[in-house]
Amino acid sequence: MKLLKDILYGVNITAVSGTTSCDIVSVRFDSREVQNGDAFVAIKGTLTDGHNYIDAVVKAGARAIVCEQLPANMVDGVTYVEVENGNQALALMASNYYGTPSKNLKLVGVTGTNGKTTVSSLLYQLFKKAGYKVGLLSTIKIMVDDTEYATKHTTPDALVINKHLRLMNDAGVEYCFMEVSSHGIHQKRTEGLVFEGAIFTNLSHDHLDYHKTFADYRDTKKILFDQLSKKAFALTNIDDKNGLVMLQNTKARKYTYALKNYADYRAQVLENQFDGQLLKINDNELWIKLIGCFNAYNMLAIYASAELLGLEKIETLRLLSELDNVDGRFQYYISKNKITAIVDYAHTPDALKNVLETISTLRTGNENVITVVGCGGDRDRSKRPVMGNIASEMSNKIIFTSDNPRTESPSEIIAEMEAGVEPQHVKKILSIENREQAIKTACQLANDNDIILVAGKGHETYQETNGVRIDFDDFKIVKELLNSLDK
Ligand SMILES: CC(=O)N[C@H]1[C@@H](OP(=O)(O)OP(=O)(O)OC[C@H]2O[C@@H](n3ccc(=O)[nH]c3=O)[C@H](O)[C@@H]2O)O[C@H](CO)[C@@H](O)[C@@H]1O[C@H](C)C(=O)N[C@@H](C)C(=O)N[C@H](CCC(=O)O)C(=O)O
Ligand SMILES: Nc1ncnc2c1ncn2[C@@H]1O[C@H](COP(=O)(O)OP(=O)(O)OP(=O)(O)O)[C@@H](O)[C@H]1O
Ligand SMILES: N[C@H](CCC[C@H](N)C(=O)O)C(=O)O
Ligand SMILES: [Mg+2]
Repeated sequence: MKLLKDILYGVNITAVSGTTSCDIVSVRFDSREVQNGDAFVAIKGTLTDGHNYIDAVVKAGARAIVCEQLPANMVDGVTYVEVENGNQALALMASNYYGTPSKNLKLVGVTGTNGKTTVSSLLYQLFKKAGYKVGLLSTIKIMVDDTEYATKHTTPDALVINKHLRLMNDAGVEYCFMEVSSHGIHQKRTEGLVFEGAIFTNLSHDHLDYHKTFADYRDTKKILFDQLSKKAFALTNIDDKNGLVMLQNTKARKYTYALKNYADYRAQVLENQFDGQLLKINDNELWIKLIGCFNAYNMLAIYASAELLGLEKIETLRLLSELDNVDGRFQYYISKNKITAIVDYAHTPDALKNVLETISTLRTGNENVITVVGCGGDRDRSKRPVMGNIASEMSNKIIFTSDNPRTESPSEIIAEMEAGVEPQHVKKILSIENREQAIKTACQLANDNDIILVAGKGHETYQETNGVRIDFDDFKIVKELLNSLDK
């Protein structure tokens, strides 16, 4: 039980009906979860409006209603609080309810189109290896030191975030690394969190279904930096043309990293092989297990953050070379006949291009690159032809297939990818809706030494169609198929 007025601390309140000196059991924003004594926050969403459910939650026993407009029919004994913004109120209430847990640890947010999971997961690994208790909020999982929790979002809702930060406090966690998605920022899921630092990886084409314009997408990411305190650090990649934009209005201490431009933290790729690469970071050479130029950026961001968080330099360099790749990111298997199958979470044009470029630098002879790729349904449609174009330009054979179709028609998604293929590449294309069948065909087509890239789903262990998820694991499937086909 918590006092409503304490939970509302910091919220922009515009009107109140009833008393805020009442006890609240839990804070909820979904009417279907409300129980006796709860506070319900009405949120205007993308599909429906939480205000439509106020009567229902009052019947279910809600003690307080937090909303953007007081309803006409208010019930005695229920407190109604009108606020400026429901999303913001929810985030501050969640933080207050759980005792502002972000203040009790060093929280670092990672934002950008690609690389958030990689950077935050590797920072988690690094600080664990350095002997600390660490937390992680990522696309793949939530970690409260060694305890794993499942997650549905890259940046979960404010109640889930603060609940897990609280668990981290209870477990004595000192550092927490979290992915901050643009949806998360826009829906104010991270509002009220106290960040020790923020990292910007890069910005490229994604989520234009939600943000409509690239400028809006960029400016949303920037809010993470705008909200930092002057004690915090703001670390940005200035090889990205939007890197400096992130620093424009921040009060935080500003730091830059780059491979091409002059920056506070610099790296150079000296050697690139299948099992790793040799990097030079601020005059120190080190071998890392992750490959690809994009991972040189990720490693540099990790090195810089570790230094800014006070880790000793030499120790950090030693530990960086021990870090293992993250599940579903350039995860590879080499078959009996030396066919290399790579599973990668590239689901944006830039990621797909980077992965295919990395593969091309690793080719030693005239082995073929066979790419199996699809695009998710109910997500940015405009990236489909672009990804279709990149796959067809940079591979010898391409099989378009389904990713997570969600509520869209798989054949229509594939047709939108095919529309991006230039006429001279059309003969390299096959389209097979069934993803397992598509992967099987790639395995059948592969000759000794060929490379198969299965892109888009990485670590995901399901495929979602019309709200139903079936078990599906690209890595497991491609490995089993290569073995069963005796390849
Ligand atoms: C488009 C989007 O981001 N939607 C998120 C949003 O839901 P919404 O705005 O659509 O909510 P809504 O369905 O319109 O409902 C409005 C309100 O009414 C409430 N409601 C609704 C029905 C009802 O019967 N009773 C009721 O009270 C809802 O709980 C909600 O508070 O708020 C919900 C609660 O936080 C999220 O679960 C939901 O994520 C959906 C499922 C989703 O797929 N989101 C993806 C796109 C996303 O957020 N992805 C990013 C990663 C992007 C990246 O990789 O960069 C992420 O951080 O995961
Ligand atoms: N720094 C980077 N720059 C460009 N591409 C990258 C970078 N790091 C990773 N990638 C590519 O992007 C894919 C996704 O990487 P990762 O999961 O780390 O990104 P993310 O930002 O967490 O994505 P999401 O938005 O889905 O959470 C990887 O599989 C790889 O292909
Ligand atoms: N976080 C990304 C994940 C995309 C992964 C891809 N497999 C898909 O389902 O579209 C998104 O929600 O857009
Ligand atoms: Mg991620």
